Amino acid sequence: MIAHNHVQEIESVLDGRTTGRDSQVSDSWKRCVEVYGMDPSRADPAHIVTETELREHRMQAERMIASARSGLQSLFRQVARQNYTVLLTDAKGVCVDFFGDRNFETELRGSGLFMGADWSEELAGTSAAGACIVTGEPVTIHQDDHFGNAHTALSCTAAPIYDSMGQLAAVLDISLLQSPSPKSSQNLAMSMVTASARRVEMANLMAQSRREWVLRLSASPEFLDVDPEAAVTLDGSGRIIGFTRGADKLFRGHAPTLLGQRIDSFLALSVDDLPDLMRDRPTEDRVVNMPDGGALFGHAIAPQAPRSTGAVTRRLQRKGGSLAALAGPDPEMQRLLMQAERLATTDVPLILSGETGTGKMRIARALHVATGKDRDLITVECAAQTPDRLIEALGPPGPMRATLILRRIEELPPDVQALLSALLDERPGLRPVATSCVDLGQAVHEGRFHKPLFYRISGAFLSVPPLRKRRDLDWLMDRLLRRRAPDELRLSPSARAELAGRVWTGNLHELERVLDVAVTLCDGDVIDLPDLPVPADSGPVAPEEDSLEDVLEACGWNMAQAARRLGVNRSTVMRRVRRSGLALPL
Ligand SMILES: Nc1ncnc2c1ncn2[C@@H]1O[C@H](COP(=O)(O)OP(=O)(O)OP(=O)(O)O)[C@@H](O)[C@H]1O
Repeated sequence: MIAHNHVQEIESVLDGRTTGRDSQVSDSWKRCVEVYGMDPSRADPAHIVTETELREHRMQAERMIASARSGLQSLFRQVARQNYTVLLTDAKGVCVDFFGDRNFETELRGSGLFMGADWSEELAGTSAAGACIVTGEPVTIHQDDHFGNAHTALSCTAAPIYDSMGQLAAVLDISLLQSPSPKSSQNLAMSMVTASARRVEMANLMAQSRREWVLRLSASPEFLDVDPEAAVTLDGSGRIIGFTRGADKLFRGHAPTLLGQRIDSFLALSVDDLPDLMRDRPTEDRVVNMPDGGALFGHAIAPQAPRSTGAVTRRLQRKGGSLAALAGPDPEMQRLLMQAERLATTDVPLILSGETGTGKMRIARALHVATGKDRDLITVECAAQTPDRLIEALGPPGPMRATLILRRIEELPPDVQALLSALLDERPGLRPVATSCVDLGQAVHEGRFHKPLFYRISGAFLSVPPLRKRRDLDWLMDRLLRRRAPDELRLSPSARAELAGRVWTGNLHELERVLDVAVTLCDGDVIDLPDLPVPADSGPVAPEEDSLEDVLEACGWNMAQAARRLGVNRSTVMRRVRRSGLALPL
């Protein structure tokens, strides 16, 4: 008399006794009686909605069905031999997609493991899909865990699928008509169904986020690109506008809801760092630090440009990570970035030249993102190249279109220079964007650089200014500081003035290191002079080619700062200004 015992057990649970059932099961039993007024002794058959109702449910869940389809198919391929049926229900519990063995159609339909079956708890009693909808958690409802006698042969395991706004949108369920007795026999089913639900959420988020940045995260580098655990969609200012359940769990506790939160409140990174986390860099290098000292691996996917052209495209390109976001109020950088943005959408080869650490690679990557075309990105570190490695990096000749970033092209070994020229000729779909710390024209002139290669990669030349000539140093300091420290931490006026007077031979690299040290040494929320490390290059003298006017311009005509940069005292600067006939700006 299993059925009788079942009813008795439900009554015991209602009386407050424990019978060894999982709390998810006993809680659901209580709801069935106390909330829905169900009778455990009745064996209600499965409820199947009408054709018209099913069409309506499917129409409303259309997007989720499309996102989930291939996940369902691959899950079914894995479990079909063990006679599992795979169901997708909508958030109301109605089965809107189904994979099962058609040879058992009658049995499946009779048990409700079929299209159109309604597994909502208030109608079907305790079931995996029904309990999952109520609790929002994965659950196995095994045999007589089911409330109604009609389903006590089944073993069902379900996991919730959340949409990118954190709302429960569907339930993925795998069920057996007959199953081995111990509930633990379904542990593997539980892992498979939760992993599949996670992949469906990811597919759904990706499908909805084509026009935005997506950041995918994983604790292990091996799974980052193939099966990440969490993902967020970010708008141009770095605010979260979509997330998967994995991200919710990862960041939960730090904020009541993820929507609208800035990503830098959870991770030590801003939207402008996203190009550094794109796939062209080795996975191990794409580390994202968390404020609690932990770290994850990140994979950023850039917004795909819409097919339309003109103003709309440009407006979208200006979103996060784009070229325009790389400089503050510095006229030269702004002019350069505007030119880069115009050139981005062409196939013109490009050389970005400038001192080390001026941000050439950063611009090159942002330029690739702004191409707005469906091209791959290949990055080649020229210093380490051998002929074999280069051939492998560029891939076989063919129709492939890609941006080819050649970092520090001047360091390409001489025997590889001619080869690169030939490889580019065979691969017209590659658009070279080279960075260089030297004057390549001069290097050709002196016989240090292969002439045909120079002409092969020369199109437009953009010269990135050194930090000491930029007028947006304050903007850069604040921006880099925000990335390293909470909003309250700031530079004292004297620390700012001291930094403004430095020559910055290491450019942004050096500025980053200085701020790293200052943030570490600073005790309160103001970085002051004692927190600043001494300049890496102790001779505070601007290079000779910088004219007095250049130095004064960069220092905003602040004589004290200019004096520090030039390594002389203030009165000497004044004397030189008078002697050279320079007029102070009004
Ligand atoms: N606009 C920017 N805002 C904030 N950080 C930046 C910006 N541009 C560059 N950086 C940071 O400055 C550092 C140096 O940048 P990058 O590697 O692009 O310079 P580079 O000129 O290519 O250097 P090298 O010549 O040594 O290869 C990097 O850590 C980069 O993330």
